Amino acid sequence: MGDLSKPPFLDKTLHALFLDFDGTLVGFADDPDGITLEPGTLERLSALEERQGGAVALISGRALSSIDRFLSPLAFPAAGVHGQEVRYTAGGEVVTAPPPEDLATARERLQAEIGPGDKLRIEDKETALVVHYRTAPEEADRAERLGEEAVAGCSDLRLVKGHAIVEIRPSGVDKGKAIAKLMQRDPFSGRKAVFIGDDTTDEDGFEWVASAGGFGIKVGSGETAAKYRLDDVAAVHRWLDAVARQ
Ligand SMILES: O=P(O)(O)OC[C@H]1O[C@H](O[C@H]2O[C@H](CO)[C@@H](O)[C@H](O)[C@H]2O)[C@H](O)[C@@H](O)[C@@H]1O
Repeated sequence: MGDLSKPPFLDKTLHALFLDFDGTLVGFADDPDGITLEPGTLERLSALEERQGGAVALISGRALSSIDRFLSPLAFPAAGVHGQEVRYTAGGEVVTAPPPEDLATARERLQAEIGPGDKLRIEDKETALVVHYRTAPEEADRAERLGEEAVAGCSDLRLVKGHAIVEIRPSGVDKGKAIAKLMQRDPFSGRKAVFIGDDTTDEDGFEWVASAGGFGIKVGSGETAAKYRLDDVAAVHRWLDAVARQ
């Protein structure tokens, strides 16, 4: 993992910080509701928000209602479900794009194959669907096959592989576009975007921030469009802590 260096500190007035959630700010758990925050997470995020003049946002594949449950009472500007949901201001209204019609078809197809007692589990985010296999890695190929069958003939849906999941989401959304939307608004506009993420779905974000003069920070190993790397969630928190205290 020594190929990319540790990121530099952020400038208070130059940079806007965008944070992925699972695998970046929190470690993985068998169940999306079962994650635990690192000690001091809320205080650290609050300090960063203040330091960066409010230019801190969450960019996640999760629904924002799920993130808010963990970070309450904080409610950052954020994009959820890869950009299908956007909250432009802290504590403000969440704007949700309607799901494509084909999502209902994909849902029916998955539900016909994955019933109660199945080792695979469906997470229904209303505007996207996830098949989880973290507790049954031997079912990974089946999860992928069922995902492919669910989106067959549905041109407005895209199948994406993540950490022990396959996800079905609208074709038009990705984390790069989500960051671009937030960057059009205060307090983000005019700053350079810095995005931290760990997963394949974060690569769109890394590419966008680089194209706009900012930089990406990849968490963990693997090929990436990010310029810098941090080893794991603990390293992310150490770095955020150092930035907040600087
Ligand atoms: O974009 P992110 O914030 O990284 O969200 C990506 C997906 O995160 C969640 O799944 C992941 O975390 C779960 C809890 O640790 C874990 O069980 C699963 O294996 C991981 O892939 C979430 O459930 C998904 O909806 C998000 O798309």
